[in-house]
Amino acid sequence: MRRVVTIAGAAAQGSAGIQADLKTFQERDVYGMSVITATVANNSRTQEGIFIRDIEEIEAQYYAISEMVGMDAVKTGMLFSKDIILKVSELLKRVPTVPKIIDPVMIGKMGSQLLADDAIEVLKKYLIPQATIITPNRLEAEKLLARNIFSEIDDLERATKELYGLSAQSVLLKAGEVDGKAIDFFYDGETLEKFEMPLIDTIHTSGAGCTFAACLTAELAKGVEMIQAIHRSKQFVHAAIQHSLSFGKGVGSVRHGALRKKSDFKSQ
Ligand SMILES: Nc1ncnc2c1ncn2[C@@H]1O[C@H](COP(=O)(O)OP(=O)(O)O)[C@@H](O)[C@H]1O
Ligand SMILES: Cc1ncc(COP(=O)(O)O)c(C=O)c1O
Repeated sequence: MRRVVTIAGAAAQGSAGIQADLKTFQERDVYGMSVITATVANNSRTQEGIFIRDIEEIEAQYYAISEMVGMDAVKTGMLFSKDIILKVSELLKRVPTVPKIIDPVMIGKMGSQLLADDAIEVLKKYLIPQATIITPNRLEAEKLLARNIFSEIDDLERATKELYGLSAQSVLLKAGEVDGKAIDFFYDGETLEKFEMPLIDTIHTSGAGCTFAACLTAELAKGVEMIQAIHRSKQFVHAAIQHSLSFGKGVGSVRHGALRKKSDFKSQ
């Protein structure tokens, strides 16, 4: 069984972060492990509720995994501070051969700040150059490039190539809605490819980005080649959004197990 690690924040409500990643790993039949960098316990009334873990605690979790189990792929999500990014960069340098999926998480779906403003440059300098793939959404891409990106295919393709200039091996820009579709752009220095699916009309997409990147991590750990792994992840997250859950307050969660259970939903 392939072993995968997520280095990210725990999201108390269960939709995103560590919780989304572990649920997704289970669905993709890989062995999931976690290094928790922070706890996010926000709600619709306050943006407070973010607790950052000590560097020592983060390092200890990582060593418990690397020394006792090992890993076939690693994903990063919410890292929050400069210090955490520097530590994670140092730790990941020691595992040079496995796929590294860097999801440059910055803002939560309810508006909470998941990356400090002064941490972006450190992320670009130390972590992104180690990535097999980075998976920014539009807003994250704009912050990384320090420019606005227009909702036009030409500019989105240009931005994807500019992101590749940050020295990751490849880039997947999640462009969001373009011409009524949910489109992502991939570039690895040679191939520029577009992945599109119909746009689902819902606000309940909490955890979509984490779930997509976690599925990609699992597939790459299994040795699936990149383009195929992206296709599978796009299908996986599409089903998760199509059957998303609203428990009445705030932005609801994607249903991480939706692809497996799709046939059941049809008869409900
Ligand atoms: N409403 C939607 N309908 C269909 N696909 C979507 C929708 N929202 C997001 N996606 C897809 O889910 C994946 C994760 O996207 P996104 O929500 O933008 O990530 P993030 O959570 O990082 O903002 C992308 O492939 C995106 O195209
Ligand atoms: C710990 C953590 N990571 C990541 C995210 C981003 O989630 P999404 O996949 O919706 O972009 C959140 C959102 O609140 C979070 O709490």
